[in-house]
Amino acid sequence: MTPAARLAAAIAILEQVREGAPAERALTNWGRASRFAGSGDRAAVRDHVFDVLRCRGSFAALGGGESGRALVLGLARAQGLDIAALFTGEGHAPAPLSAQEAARLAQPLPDEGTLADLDWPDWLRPQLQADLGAAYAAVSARMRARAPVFLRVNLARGDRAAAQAALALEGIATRPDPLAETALEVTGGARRVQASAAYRDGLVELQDAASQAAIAQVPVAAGMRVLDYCAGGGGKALALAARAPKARIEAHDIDPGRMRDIPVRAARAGARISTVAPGRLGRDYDLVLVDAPCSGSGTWRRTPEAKWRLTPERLAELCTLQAQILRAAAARVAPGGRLLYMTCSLLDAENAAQVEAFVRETGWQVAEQRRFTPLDGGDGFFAAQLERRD
Ligand SMILES: C[S@@+](CC[C@H](N)C(=O)[O-])C[C@H]1O[C@@H](n2cnc3c(N)ncnc32)[C@H](O)[C@@H]1O
Repeated sequence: MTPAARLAAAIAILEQVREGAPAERALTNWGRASRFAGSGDRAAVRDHVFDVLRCRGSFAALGGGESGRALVLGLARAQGLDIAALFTGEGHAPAPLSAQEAARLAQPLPDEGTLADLDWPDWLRPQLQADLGAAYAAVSARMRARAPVFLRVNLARGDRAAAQAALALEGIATRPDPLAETALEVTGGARRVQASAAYRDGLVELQDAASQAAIAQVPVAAGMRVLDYCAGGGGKALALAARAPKARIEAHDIDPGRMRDIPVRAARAGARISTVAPGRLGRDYDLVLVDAPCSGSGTWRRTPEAKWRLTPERLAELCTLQAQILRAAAARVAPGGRLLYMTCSLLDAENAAQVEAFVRETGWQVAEQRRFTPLDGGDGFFAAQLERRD
């Protein structure tokens, strides 16, 4: 496919998204109907679609509307592409510019700060400005770009240098990331990771660097009873198990179906994690981890549709749920034990404010608390360690 045909494909897919189709499904439908497209074409079209969704507000302003065509014109403008050479109408290229489009595109570009502001939902912008303070402008700019791909080296299987060497043999380039001693940033060949021997053999797992950094601070040790209360696919439980292979780790989730991959992932990593059905939880755990359901605002570079789907009502519901889960999980912590509260959110309402309310109510103490933003290199993330003192 020519570069122009890839843009035309992105326009058609974004039209489906505008009509309500999830982007992944629209991309799959297009892929099925486009057998001629090679893997490079598919990757490029996918990148166009996700670049647009990440910057939907600013690209709409640059391109003159919310249609697939206007958004892709916004993308082309933001990326400094030669629009006249691409929008020719020849072959599979998008149609040439109308006079109205040409006039709009001739207007001066707004400054970067104005554009970055537009890429937050209007209702959420004031909250983010207040919560991020001096970091707001830089975080907003960073959130418009693709997120790096990070791997966690499973220290139970090998060290970071061994993982880099094994990955390099399969054409996957990495560099150590300063956020955590287990973290590697993939700088080339990211699409090969899941087929690589290093991944299949449990030497590396996909995990954001901020999550790794947060888990690195957790005081977990052999023999401890640990509960991952919101285990989902087990990413955090696996990272804990790699740090303390002899800890007794139990994974729990209100939706047990979400834990279905944990046995396979644990076997790959050589980790021991048992899963517990809701209602079968024990008491007096030394550590209880709550990786709470949240807005996911710290990960919106990876899941940009979620940014535009979140509503004030849904955020309020999530905050209520987080407070309930914190209290239910706290009841499982042994005297002198710790509760770890984590979210992948940038919002204080889901983070520090939850912790403050909990501490005020229970008399527990905050042993450690850290917020990560994309300026630290990984996703937005929050982790607090709460100590039961009675
Ligand atoms: C952020 S995800 C967990 C991700 C996971 N820890 C990981 O690292 O891969 C939150 C999880 O909380 C679960 N959840 C939601 N409400 C819950 C509740 N009341 N009790 C326990 N788990 C709950 C969801 O099913 C979801 O799997």
